[in-house]
Amino acid sequence: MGKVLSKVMKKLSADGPKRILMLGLDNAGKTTILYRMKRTEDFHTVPTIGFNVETIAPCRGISLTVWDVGGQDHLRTLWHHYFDNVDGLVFVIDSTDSRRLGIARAELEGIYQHDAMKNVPLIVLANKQDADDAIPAEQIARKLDLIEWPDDSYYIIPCCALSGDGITDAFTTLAQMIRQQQKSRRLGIA
Ligand SMILES: Nc1nc2c(ncn2[C@@H]2O[C@H](COP(=O)(O)OP(=O)(O)OP(=O)(O)O)[C@@H](O)[C@H]2O)c(=O)[nH]1
Ligand SMILES: [Mg+2]
Repeated sequence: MGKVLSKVMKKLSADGPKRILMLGLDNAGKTTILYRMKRTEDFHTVPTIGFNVETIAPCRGISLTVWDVGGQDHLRTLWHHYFDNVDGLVFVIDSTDSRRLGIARAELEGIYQHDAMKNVPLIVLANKQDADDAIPAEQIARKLDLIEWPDDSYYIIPCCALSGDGITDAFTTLAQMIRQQQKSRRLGIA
């Protein structure tokens, strides 16, 4: 496993940073995740108007340029401007926001209707798992209809942006998915 991972890392760093898009409804925790990954001390987020972009290294040898785009209702219509040349998508869910899971599902489905986003590897982050009323990740997967998606096209990962639990693993997993897809493409099997 260690050997495989180190090979993956070498190849990823050789190709330069991968372009990652991070989307999700407003208040899901996207910007908190971004700055937690940057290990920024004492940051306070405000609702994002436009985007934040940072290059992160979830572990040695992996470099990802992450675009965090504002998720408010009127800003979601602008998401498609970010869809070109995306290597991987992180879709963030506020696990305490049961009322808007249906809207999140529709937005996620809408993203994959765009040709440029078809087949882009997906990580769904079930964020805010520290909250008492957080919905477990498996239940979120069902509500998002992820059960209908091909098994190897996504992972859903529970996390807490405040503590950082689950986040590094999520970006590392996404990097591996991207590498695997690129390898399959080179071999002509994807
Ligand atoms: N309890 C808890 N609160 C969190 C967590 N992650 C983020 N938050 C809080 O959720 C609120 C919104 O976080 P943001 O990171 O600004 O959300 P966003 O997805 O970037 O929102 P937009 O920029 O409007 O799209 C903030 O008050 C965060 O402190 C978490 O894991 N647990
Ligand atoms: Mg934000």
